[in-house]
Amino acid sequence: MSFSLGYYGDTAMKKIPGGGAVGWYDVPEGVDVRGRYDEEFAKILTKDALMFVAELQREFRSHVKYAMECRKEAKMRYNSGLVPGFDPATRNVREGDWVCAEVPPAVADRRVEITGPVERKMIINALNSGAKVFMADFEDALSPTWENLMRGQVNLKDAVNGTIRFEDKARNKVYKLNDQTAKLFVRPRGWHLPESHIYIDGEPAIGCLVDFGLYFHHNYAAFRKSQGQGFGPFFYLPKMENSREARIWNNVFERAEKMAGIEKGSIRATVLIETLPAVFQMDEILYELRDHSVGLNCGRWDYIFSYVKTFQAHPDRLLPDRVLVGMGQHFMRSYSDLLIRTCHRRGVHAMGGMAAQIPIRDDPEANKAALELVKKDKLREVRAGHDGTWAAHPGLIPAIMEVFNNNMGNNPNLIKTMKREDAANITEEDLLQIPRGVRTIEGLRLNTRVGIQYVAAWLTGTGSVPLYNLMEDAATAEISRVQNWQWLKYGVELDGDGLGVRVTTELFGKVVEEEMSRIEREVGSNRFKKGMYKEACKIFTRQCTAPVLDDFLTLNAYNHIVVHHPKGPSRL
Ligand SMILES: CC(=O)SCCNC(=O)CCNC(=O)[C@H](O)C(C)(C)COP(=O)(O)OP(=O)(O)OC[C@H]1O[C@@H](n2cnc3c(N)ncnc32)[C@H](O)[C@@H]1OP(=O)(O)O
Ligand SMILES: O=CC(=O)O
Ligand SMILES: [Mg+2]
Repeated sequence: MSFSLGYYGDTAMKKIPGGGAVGWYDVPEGVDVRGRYDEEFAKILTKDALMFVAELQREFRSHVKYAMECRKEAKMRYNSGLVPGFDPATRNVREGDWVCAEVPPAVADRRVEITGPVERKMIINALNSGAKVFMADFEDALSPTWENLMRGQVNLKDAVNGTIRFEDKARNKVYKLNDQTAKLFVRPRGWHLPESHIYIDGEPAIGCLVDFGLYFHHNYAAFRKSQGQGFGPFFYLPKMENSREARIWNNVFERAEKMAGIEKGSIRATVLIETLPAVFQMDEILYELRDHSVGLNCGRWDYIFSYVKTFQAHPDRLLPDRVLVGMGQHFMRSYSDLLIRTCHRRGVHAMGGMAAQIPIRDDPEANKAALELVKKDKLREVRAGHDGTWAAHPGLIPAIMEVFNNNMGNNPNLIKTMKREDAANITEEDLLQIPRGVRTIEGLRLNTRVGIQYVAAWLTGTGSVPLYNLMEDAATAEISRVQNWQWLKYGVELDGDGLGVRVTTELFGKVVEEEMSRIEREVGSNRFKKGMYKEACKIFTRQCTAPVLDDFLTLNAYNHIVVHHPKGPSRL
């Protein structure tokens, strides 16, 4: 028998009669839990659950490593001047006449989906929000601290069991589930992120296998009974670049179904198309997951980030200011249209994406304008043929629901009615067309202000934040980072505001200094001192000026949020 040693944190320690300070996770051979011990976490990190995660890791680690090597190779190709495109080797898959498995009745209607981190109160609010689906997020909206991840698992287990409660003592308010709730989807992290609080055979666990494995192990039976009408659990899969990565997920699902003794095809997942290479692989991704698919989603923010990242070595493909890269740009519209056509041809949902606007409480005029922007975006989506879309905030749901209701009629979805055959003509050039617009010093300033504040929040355990009346999360912050990096790298001229200045290290240094002062003024010096703004500024500045672009902000900054017990912060 193996035990993994952890220490109780201060709060838990007080609860122990006699002041005992040490707790143990009962772990299987080869598994070492280095995160803090907590009695609640121990109910998630059971020996059986860890055994399942370890089995997944052992079976799939070499496939994941190979897939990550392939990403590096593709990056080298793009950096040498090539551009992504359709793969001639998989033409038969694109041209073939196959369809995915029937959509499960429980999730036929997904017209409005709310998303949010796996935080206790937000889970209850989201499930009660009136949306058809809630996507509980271990990814863009979550800072993957040990506490967030493990509490997230505890919260989801309580949610699936229907027992989740939250008491806001300050407001004397108790939160619990309504009779009617949204259907739960869970989004694990991407393939690239390690989970450094759990070691398996001497190396960090693969983050998404921890998220998936623990959630699946504890919830599949209850979920299928209470939520899935015999199907499920349901997932969203992020940030894939190639169908080989979807094949690994398909195999993970089959492995999980076998372990649970449930029918093949029970687990269903929607894949986010949110990297530029993946838009050329949509048929191939659906094909790999054809027994387990419930569609694709336009992850527009990561997609924009990926456009910059993919073309990091292409100075002829620079983006305009971030605020100008919307769904109206030709390459974005082409991506959404082709996604709809692909999904409907294969019999599954084509989900829209996230408008970044959120309700503005203290300014009715601005609030009205934000809501109009959301409605306009959703109207474009439903008219184009999207079967549903995302909402960042419960306050937006009635308006979004109305737009979809008014345009979908009585259909639960548009899969059979909006074939979008016209989109068959979309070409590689359409999908890669350079977005139009100007670059300005205000664009550089906003990227810097938003990037630093997002990293500061992320370092303190918050993965989605309201900034300047918009939702910001890891995907939107990535756009700010890579855009600054690219503008610096190529000494771009910012002439959109008539100033005609070049982006140099000196200019960027000055902008950082001035934006830090502005942040301090805006948040107040007390909060500024207590927060992690200075650390965030250092990290963000380093990332923007790095000679080689970091693949992911969150991967680069991850060691700052890893806390090993009892050994202290990890050096990774
Ligand atoms: C690019 C992508 O990947 S998009 C998907 C990932 N991103 C997300 O999921 C972001 C989700 N949204 C959010 O996190 C939040 O809405 C934020 C951070 C943008 C704004 O949060 P706040 O400023 O705290 O919102 P606000 O104060 O208006 O909240 C009002 C109430 O709504 C709740 N709420 C707000 N957003 C959500 C949500 N997405 N899900 C559930 N409840 C929510 C709050 O908990 C609060 O509840 P209460 O009144 O019971 O206390
Ligand atoms: O995950 C969604 C996105 O837009 O990124
Ligand atoms: Mg994303």
